[in-house]
Formats: sequence, C-alpha cells, structure tokens
Amino acid sequence: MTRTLKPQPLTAQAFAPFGDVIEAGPAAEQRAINYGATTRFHDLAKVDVAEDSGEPLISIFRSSPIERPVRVKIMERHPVSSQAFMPLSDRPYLVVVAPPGDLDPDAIRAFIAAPGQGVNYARGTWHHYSLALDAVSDFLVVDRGGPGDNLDEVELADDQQWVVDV
Ligand SMILES: NC(=O)N[C@@H](O)C(=O)O
Ligand code: NI
Repeated sequence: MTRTLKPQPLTAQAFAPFGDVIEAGPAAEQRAINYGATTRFHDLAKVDVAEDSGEPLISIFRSSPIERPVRVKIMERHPVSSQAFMPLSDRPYLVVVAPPGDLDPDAIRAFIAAPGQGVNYARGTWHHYSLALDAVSDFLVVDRGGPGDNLDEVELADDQQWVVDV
C-alpha cells in the first residue's frame, strides 16, 4: 500500500529548511534602477557553487510532463552546490524535497510552485529531479560546473515511496 503525499503551496517560510524561493514578491528587497524604468528584486537566493573550483552554470531544462500518478521513487542531492530552477513557462510545477543529511523518506515534502516562483535547493538538499506538470516546461537552471561528483541518488524501497496527490 503506497502512502499519499499532499503538496502544499510554496512559500519562503515553508521552504526555508530546503533552500530559497525565488520570486518578485513583497518580501524581496526592491531597488529602483535604470532611471526608474526597472525594479531590481535583489539577491533572492544563495548561489553556492564555488566548492572545489566550481563555477556557475546557466542552463535551460526542457522537462516533459511527469506521468500520473506521480510516484516518488528516487531522490537526489548535490553535495557540493546549490541548484536553482526558475520556470520560464506560466504553469505550476511540482517540487519534492527532504532536508539535507541522511535521507529520511518520512521527511519528504511536496510543494506546488506557482508560475513566477522559482526554487533554489541549498547544498545537500534532497530533491526529486525536475517535475513538470501537464505540458513540456522550460526552466532556467543555475547550478555548478566543475570537478568531482556532485550527484548522489537514492532509490526508495517500495514501502518508502510516495504517491503525490496532484
Ligand atoms: N541531473 C541534473 O542535472 N538535473 C537534476 O539535478 C535535477 O534536479 O533536475
Ligand atoms: Ni538536481
């Protein structure tokens, strides 16, 4: 019998144990620039990629919609860097995470990210790979390039898996 995980709305407070929420919202420091023509929502997330001669990479991930029911069978982490996803589409997507450290399958949480909300996984935060919903979705991704292995993956045993109620 697979257990069900109900996603919660993505907020900076709820996501704090896992990283940052990237959004042009009222909580951000706003700076008027370009002679007032632009508002800079300043310093929204910690880009942590310099470990072991790492350098920042900017990529676009084009993710196919995940099949339903969404079953969480695998989790991954990047032990030496953060990884940020900013949606380029105008549709919600799914974020599945667990706190850094030894993976506790019971600590896995799911969030529905609204259009305009990005996430920045802090170094070592367990997460499911990019989960697009309903249509092919593009994400701008900021993460680390450089030497060393920066991807740990864990396959969950059947009784550790979750089905996400989305
Ligand atoms: N493997 C890879 O580059 N992508 C994953 O890290 C992911 O979180 O989608
Ligand atoms: Ni990742």
